[in-house]
Amino acid sequence: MRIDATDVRKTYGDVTALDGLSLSVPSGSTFGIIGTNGAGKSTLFRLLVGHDRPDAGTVSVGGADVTEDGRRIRERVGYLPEHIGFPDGLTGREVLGVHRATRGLPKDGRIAAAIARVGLTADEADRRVSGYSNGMQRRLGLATVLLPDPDVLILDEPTAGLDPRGVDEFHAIVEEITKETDATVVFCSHVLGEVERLCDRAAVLHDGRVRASGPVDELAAGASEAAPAATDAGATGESGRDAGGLRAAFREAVGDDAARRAATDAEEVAP
Ligand SMILES: Nc1ncnc2c1ncn2[C@@H]1O[C@H](COP(=O)(O)OP(=O)(O)OP(=O)(O)O)[C@@H](O)[C@H]1O
Repeated sequence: MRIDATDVRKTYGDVTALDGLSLSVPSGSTFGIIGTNGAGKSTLFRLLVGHDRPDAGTVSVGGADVTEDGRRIRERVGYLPEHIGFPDGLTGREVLGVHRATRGLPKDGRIAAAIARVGLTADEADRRVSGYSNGMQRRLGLATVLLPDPDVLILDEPTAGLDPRGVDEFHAIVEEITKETDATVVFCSHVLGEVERLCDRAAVLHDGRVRASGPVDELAAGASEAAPAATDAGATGESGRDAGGLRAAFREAVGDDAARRAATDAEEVAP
């Protein structure tokens, strides 16, 4: 399912979260949205699943307007918010059971399949979620959104707060999903390396607008050609490792200071 946002504007009181944002995500792509804190990523995701409405502009998923067809779209879209809570008294498997029942999904082995897909062991699935680590909670969250076999996965900073091993393991799960299904996957991140690893396309979001968008290779190559000095400084400067041309595209789009802050974020979670 493709996703289109056109001239989207969203304000909260005096704060303009999205300021004429336009974006197209082709069906079946793995699309990374990179942005600094407050760029508007979570706001955009809430609009994409109809949890909030734009003040102006349109958002469509699979050609259907989200503000008119929200309920039907949400049946086909798996949305993993940045912060997800589970009832403490339940086991992981029971949480999935509640989600299955609430969504009216059949008892056809999909819970066991989702548990296996996200790499939770049977023993872990039968433990109470109150004892889950952050990484296990993320896996369980992903399992809940996989239950209906969604056509679109929207993941809001899915690796934030995970340790390097947890990040790697989560990446491997997403890679497997993108290889084995036709799902369109959209996720946002501060970390350029994970967008380079997982995505075929990306957009740089800054101050509520898309500053650059396209295939990851082209974004990286275009910026390297246009700004060789930025590439040199950005690729190896703050992080001491070559993060590739996407960092140059990001610097070009958001400016040095914002890019430096994002590089620092990346340091915290990079292996
Ligand atoms: N419910 C809300 N009420 C008021 N302001 C909000 C609300 N939601 C978002 N904002 C503001 O809108 C702007 C965009 O926020 P948003 O959470 O979408 O950014 P983000 O890119 O997801 O940031 P982060 O990386 O920190 O999660 C920020 O200035 C934020 O403070």
